[in-house]
Amino acid sequence: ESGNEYTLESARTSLVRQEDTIIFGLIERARFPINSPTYNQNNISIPHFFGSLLDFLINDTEAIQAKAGRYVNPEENPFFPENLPASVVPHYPFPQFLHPAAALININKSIRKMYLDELLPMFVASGDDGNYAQTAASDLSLLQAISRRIHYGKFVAEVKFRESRKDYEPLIRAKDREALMNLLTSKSVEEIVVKRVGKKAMVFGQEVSVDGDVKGNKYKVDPSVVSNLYQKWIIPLTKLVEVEYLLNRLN
Ligand SMILES: C=C(O[C@@H]1C=C(C(=O)O)C=C[C@H]1O)C(=O)O
Repeated sequence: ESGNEYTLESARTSLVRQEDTIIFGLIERARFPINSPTYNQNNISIPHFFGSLLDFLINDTEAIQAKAGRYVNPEENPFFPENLPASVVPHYPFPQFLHPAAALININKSIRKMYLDELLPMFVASGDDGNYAQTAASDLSLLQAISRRIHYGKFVAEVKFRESRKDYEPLIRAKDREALMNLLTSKSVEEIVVKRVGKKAMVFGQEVSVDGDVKGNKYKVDPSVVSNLYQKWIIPLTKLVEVEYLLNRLN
């Protein structure tokens, strides 16, 4: 996927492609109602595990994926990094593009909380159809897609830093978060992203029929929810990762 080098253009191309994964993930999760028992933190019926069915699935899936080498790729960040087993397979020598401090940045706790408290209620119907395991599985792949996108801010920040070192260095030394945020922000790019994801949600989420005419304007996920998700959460959290990364860039 990643090739040998990252540029601002290649990073942006990756973010555009990751939009597709996130929007399809939203469409998949929207097949199920909220299914709230999936998230019950006081679930005491899982043997040897204390926590929700979702956390159980995340924990054990991440363990097997870690053994298979998933987290050797610096683009991936686990939700439960504590006690993750090491990879047991030979792995590809990913280029050391990021500063080593990148490994310390993981905001998946906030992402998980945002997802459960803010995002799910925005696009999922109420109700309970009993498909808790399927619901948790679609939550996990969507969470992984959102997390990958947000933590990709590390790569974006590194590219920007290398392009204008002399602008970033004094702000990093001064620990000036606000100035760093302003310097890395491109309002025009953000506006295009927000518009494009709304449009993709219309294209990907429409009913398609063989006679060519697309039926009605009912979408599998509300396009304005997708735009909102990006505007309110995904872009700001990506920029937060960028700032955190830059603050540690000279350590
Ligand atoms: C990711 C970038 O950095 C910032 C964050 C953006 C985003 O999360 O989509 C878009 C523009 C910038 O404000 C970028 O410049 O592409």
